Amino acid sequence: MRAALIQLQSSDDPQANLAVTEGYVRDAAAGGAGFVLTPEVTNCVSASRSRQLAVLQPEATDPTLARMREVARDCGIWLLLGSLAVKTDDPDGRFANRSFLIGPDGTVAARYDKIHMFDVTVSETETYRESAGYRPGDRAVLARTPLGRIGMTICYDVRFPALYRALGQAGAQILTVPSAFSPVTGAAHWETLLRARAIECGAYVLAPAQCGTHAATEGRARSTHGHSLAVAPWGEVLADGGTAPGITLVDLDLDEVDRAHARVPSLTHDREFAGP
Ligand SMILES: O=C(O)CNC(=O)[C@H](CS)NC(=O)CCC(=O)C(=O)O
Repeated sequence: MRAALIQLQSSDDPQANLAVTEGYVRDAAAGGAGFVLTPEVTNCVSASRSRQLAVLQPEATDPTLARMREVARDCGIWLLLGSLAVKTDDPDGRFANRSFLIGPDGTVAARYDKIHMFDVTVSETETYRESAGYRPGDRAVLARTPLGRIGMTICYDVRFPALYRALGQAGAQILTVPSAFSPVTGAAHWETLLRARAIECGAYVLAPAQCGTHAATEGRARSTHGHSLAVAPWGEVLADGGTAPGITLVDLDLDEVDRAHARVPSLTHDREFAGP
């Protein structure tokens, strides 16, 4: 199976982002990819709540989702929209950071709301409070598809190994980690965390990323780490998308998952222990 990681430099203009994304997804399908993945917040990177309120939609009327369902059907591909920011019925008016897995028939096969919120002070000048803008999810999702069993996660989730253990023990063969990682934590932690999740689960990790400095109509312009990564079940980095937008193709062989599990069956070796 050939997968494609789409690396984007999304702005806070969903229409412009949609046009760029559609072009890359069609090119990836033409390049032989049967599974195409886009990063976190494909539709809108914005640090401004008023901007998000003005341009975002609920899932039912989101134009990126509607169009990408058509594109998946046109191209006959599986498509992970890494995430879309969508409006919800949350009483505080918070959005969902929601990942969509779309099948080649254009239907949504699975959806996952990011569980762990990036509420972090990276430095004196760089703080994030994701939970102020987004309502966290509370349910892990393993999508059972003809491609394989896909554990759906998003970005900051990568720091919470219990989620991946649950997905790995439920049989995940591919873990998706669409991201918009910060440049500072990306340089320090990104590759190591992704490789650790792949090794401990004996599963492929596919992590399409946002990159560069994201044009902002309102609020501060954010920058992200890039380096979309594909990691094999044994832990090797198979492909790195660098720092510019583009497509990274990678070939997967799910028998590698069985081989990794046979060599190190640690997913079956958990033991009960008393707390520290
Ligand atoms: O804000 C949005 O619109 C969408 N959400 C994101 O981009 C989130 C929260 S700011 N980014 C991360 O989780 C980065 C995690 C990270 O960088 C780390 O774990 O070090």
